[in-house]
Amino acid sequence: MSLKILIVGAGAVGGYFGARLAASGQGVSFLVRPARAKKLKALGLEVESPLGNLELAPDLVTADRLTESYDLIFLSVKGYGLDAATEDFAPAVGPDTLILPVLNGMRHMDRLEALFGRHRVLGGACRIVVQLKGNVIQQQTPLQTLIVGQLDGQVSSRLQPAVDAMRSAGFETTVFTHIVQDLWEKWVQLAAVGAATCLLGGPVGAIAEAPGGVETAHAILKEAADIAGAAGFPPSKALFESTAALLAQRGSAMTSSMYRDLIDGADVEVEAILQDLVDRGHRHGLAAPLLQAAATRLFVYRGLTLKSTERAQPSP
Ligand SMILES: NC(=O)C1=CN([C@@H]2O[C@H](COP(=O)(O)OP(=O)(O)OC[C@H]3O[C@@H](n4cnc5c(N)ncnc54)[C@H](OP(=O)(O)O)[C@@H]3O)[C@@H](O)[C@H]2O)C=CC1
Ligand SMILES: CC(C)(CO)C(=O)C(=O)O
Repeated sequence: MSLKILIVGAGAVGGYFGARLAASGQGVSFLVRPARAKKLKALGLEVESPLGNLELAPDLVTADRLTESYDLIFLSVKGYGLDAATEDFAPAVGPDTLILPVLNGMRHMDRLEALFGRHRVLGGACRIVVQLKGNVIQQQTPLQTLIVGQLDGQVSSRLQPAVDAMRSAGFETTVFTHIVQDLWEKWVQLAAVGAATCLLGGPVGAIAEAPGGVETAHAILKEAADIAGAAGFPPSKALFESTAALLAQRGSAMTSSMYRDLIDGADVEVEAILQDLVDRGHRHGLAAPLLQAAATRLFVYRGLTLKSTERAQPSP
């Protein structure tokens, strides 16, 4: 049985997962804003991937035309786009709709629960390396994993069709009964990789090879792990050690989506991925100077980028 799925955020992540779900026979529509609708209508959606390329003419819907409810809303906007997106997709939420967010960080979870109710919101995260270039999604490695779980820790029959759909599209999908702990673990890992790459200015391998690089990356990881612990969700020893090993890997080309956005001159999710973590640390009396330095570096970048964009505008 095919599910009626609405992808909200047809960028790199949403475009990728949505395209594969559509190709596997699910009923996928993409909620898009007018400029992107125009581009996708004219050029179609393309995926370039080590797992096989795809080209499709996506089913597009704009917010003003959204009237029916969907079985599943796959939410993949950037953290800074969340508030506008929730307003736009609200008409698609019916009594039985499930919302699967895969944004990095945790800030979006409280907001989604407050707006749509705990029973409709799943915990979710993805591990994938994708970037959007025009109408083309470039996948850089074969990694395409999802973790998902109900916030009440149950695995009800409502969840199964969504999980089946993900698996039949080829995604390695794991269902957890302690999804909040898993989301925190992913956050700790991503914040460490994101802060190290953005603050120190290169991929993991270049940092590992520079004098002081591994020590600094490990100190960043420890700050993130200590904050998670103070919040009640300490990362497992296995997650901590595997992340520490990953950060010490010479030759590694690993980056984070936030670092790739920085290199592309795009906006960065600094509030959701770094500043929120630092702020939660402060609430528990923990200082995190390296995470704060990485966040501040990104705020400075954003200020300069916006200022130069403003300068580039023709005067009225
Ligand atoms: N890229 C990656 O490799 C990974 C990313 N992530 C996380 O996934 C999330 C999404 O990232 P990513 O896909 O890279 O981001 P992108 O910027 O590529 O895509 C976000 C998309 O959301 C769309 N959007 C924003 N607001 C709305 C709205 N109101 N209605 C409809 N569409 C909207 C934007 O469309 P528009 O064109 O109109 O601006 C844009 O295309 C982030 O939280 C990121 O941290 C997690 C793992 C890996
Ligand atoms: C875990 C990782 C680094 C890859 O999926 C990620 O979430 C990101 O790049 O944002």
